[in-house]
Amino acid sequence: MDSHVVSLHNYPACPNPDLASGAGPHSDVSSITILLQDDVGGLYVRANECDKWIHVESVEGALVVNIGDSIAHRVLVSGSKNRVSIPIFVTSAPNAVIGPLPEVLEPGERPTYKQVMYQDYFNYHFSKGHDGKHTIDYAKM
Ligand SMILES: O=C(O)CCC(=O)C(=O)O
Ligand SMILES: [Fe+2]
Repeated sequence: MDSHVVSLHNYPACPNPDLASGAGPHSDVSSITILLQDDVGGLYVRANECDKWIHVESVEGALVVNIGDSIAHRVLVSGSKNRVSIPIFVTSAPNAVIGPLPEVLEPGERPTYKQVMYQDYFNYHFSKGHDGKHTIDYAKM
């Protein structure tokens, strides 16, 4: 059984935006994230571990969809405007066991990741702060 978590983010304008961080680099621990952002902008995504951050332009009426932990993202605050975003995180149930599907392994192949309880994975993510795409390391064999 899945769970859904709705967050309401308010990023106040900051007179020194270069000294502030809205949300540090991270990837989500949800199966899917569906995000509504206002027209202020400030959400950036980064492909793999490359250095280039790409601004996700706000498009009126459009939703941003993240699949699993596929993309690192961050939020920079504006020097003059408040920003509001509303992500909906579709997650596993807290007591669900997540891990690699045995069906996708070749005969004799060892999985890279172990089975973990979703609640433990979630708690690990929020215990360490935003550090890019490293939550998955928790499940490494
Ligand atoms: O505010 C945003 O646009 C993104 C928020 C976010 O990345 C998160 O809550 O995980
Ligand atoms: Fe996120």
